[in-house]
Amino acid sequence: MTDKRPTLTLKPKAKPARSTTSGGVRPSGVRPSGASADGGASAKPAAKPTYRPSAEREAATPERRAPVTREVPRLREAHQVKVAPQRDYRPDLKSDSLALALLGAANAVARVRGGSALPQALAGVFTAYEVTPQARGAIQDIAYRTMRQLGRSDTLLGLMTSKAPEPPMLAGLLCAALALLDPPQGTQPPYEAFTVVDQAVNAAASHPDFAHAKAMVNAVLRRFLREREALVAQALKQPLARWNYPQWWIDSTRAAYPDKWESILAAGNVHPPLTLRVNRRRTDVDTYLATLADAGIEASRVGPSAVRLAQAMNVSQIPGFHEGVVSVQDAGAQLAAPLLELQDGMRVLDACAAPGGKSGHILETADVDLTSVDADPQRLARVGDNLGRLGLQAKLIAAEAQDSGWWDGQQYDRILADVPCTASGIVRRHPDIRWLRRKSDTLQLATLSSKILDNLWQMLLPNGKLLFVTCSLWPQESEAQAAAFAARHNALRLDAPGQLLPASGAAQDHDGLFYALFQKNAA
Ligand SMILES: C[S@@+](CC[C@H](N)C(=O)[O-])C[C@H]1O[C@@H](n2cnc3c(N)ncnc32)[C@H](O)[C@@H]1O
Repeated sequence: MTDKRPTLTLKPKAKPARSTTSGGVRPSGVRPSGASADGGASAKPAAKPTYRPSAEREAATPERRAPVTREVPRLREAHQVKVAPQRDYRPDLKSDSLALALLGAANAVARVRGGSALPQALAGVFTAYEVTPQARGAIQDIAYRTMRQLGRSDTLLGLMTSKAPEPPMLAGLLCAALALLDPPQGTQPPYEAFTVVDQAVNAAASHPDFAHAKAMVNAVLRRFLREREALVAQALKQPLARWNYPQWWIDSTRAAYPDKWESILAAGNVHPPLTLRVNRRRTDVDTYLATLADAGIEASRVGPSAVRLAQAMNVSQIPGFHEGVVSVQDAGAQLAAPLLELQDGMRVLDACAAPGGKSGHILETADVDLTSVDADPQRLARVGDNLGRLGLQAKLIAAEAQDSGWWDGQQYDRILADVPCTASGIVRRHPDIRWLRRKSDTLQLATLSSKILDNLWQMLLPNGKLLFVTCSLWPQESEAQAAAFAARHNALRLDAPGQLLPASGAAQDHDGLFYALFQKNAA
């Protein structure tokens, strides 16, 4: 249940004139006055000899400045010339070392700060570093941990350094190391503290862009270990550090859910479970739970077809995954197909279908004639792959659902509109989303989805049903959108769950989703 996110840039906000950094996001207002707390080891590179071109030297000499009338070449001072970061530099580090994993995570975090979604950022790092599967796992784990604590780590760095570390990979390395040293309350640190510090210093030393800062890395991390209690207490005064979300996100959640905003924000920081959907064409939940028990895999039922594994594992190790017995799908997302009340022979449209989680469930539920549309051809190819694994088929069309050019003019019995949205309900699975989104995205995406809904309505048969789904928590994208749509089209609103808030309990464990079901009046 992921959506295709527009490329949104997490650019640092305009910085005060004294700052020359192009590095990571520096939480505003977190530095106590006079705090330059890097233990004497600042992020400042060692002073370099300065070369100034002669024309500029002349122009800079006060007594000669007035008579100079020719245009002074616009050359920079040597110290202003920034060497392009060597982001894809493969350091000479052992492939199974924590240093390489930290550096890979730092690289991914820097890419996210540059606007990439984390999965794409990680794919870029894996390609650049040519790492082993084991190292991939470690890099991914550290990068996800870092994303979940980026606000807190950034705030701590703000308290311990005199300016934002640069380049962005150096800031990413410090945040990755802090995420390992400072795990969420109630969880165990994954590595010994001295190993993390040692390996972070090795990682810094291995990279030409910030080898000069290895002493600073050492000083900052050691200072954190020495003064942890006071630093954390100070940092937690900032909402950014307390909640690990941008301020606008905290404000929006609070405005929409004045009584529940804290638990909602906290739920988004929880490590998500691995939940499976059992393919009812192949087996049933009880039989599959027995198969898992035989294989020594602990699991429980969290929905009519949903099985939650106690421990995450690689899909290749999940019994029956490759044979199409189960698929990975959040329990909340598994509500879509049953709500459609499918019957054999129906014509069904899945209008925003990729990567095909709900298309697969629709085809597992009944023998329907399914058309799966998605605007992104690459993501649409994944629908084909996923249906292929399940041994099921649909007509795949790469097109925009707000257009009609692709439509054959024959109306559908059922339409699923799982529209693109801010994905604010699935942040526990995609902890990068909160750092990539901008407040203005909500309105932009709500505008697009209203166009999609309006266009799809003409494609629905009289008495047919349209299921509107988002993975958003914002009313603007969900309930307000549904109410406005019903009013515009005089659509009958049927029973549906409405806004599901994220839950991670023993019996209920699902993402935050919104469901509204509409029926078209008979002609
Ligand atoms: C929430 S995801 C869909 C998840 C999918 N239903 C599933 O269960 O696997 C939204 C999808 O909408 C697609 N999309 C974005 N803009 C679109 C548009 N204008 N028309 C059709 N699809 C669009 C995205 O590529 C993305 O795959």
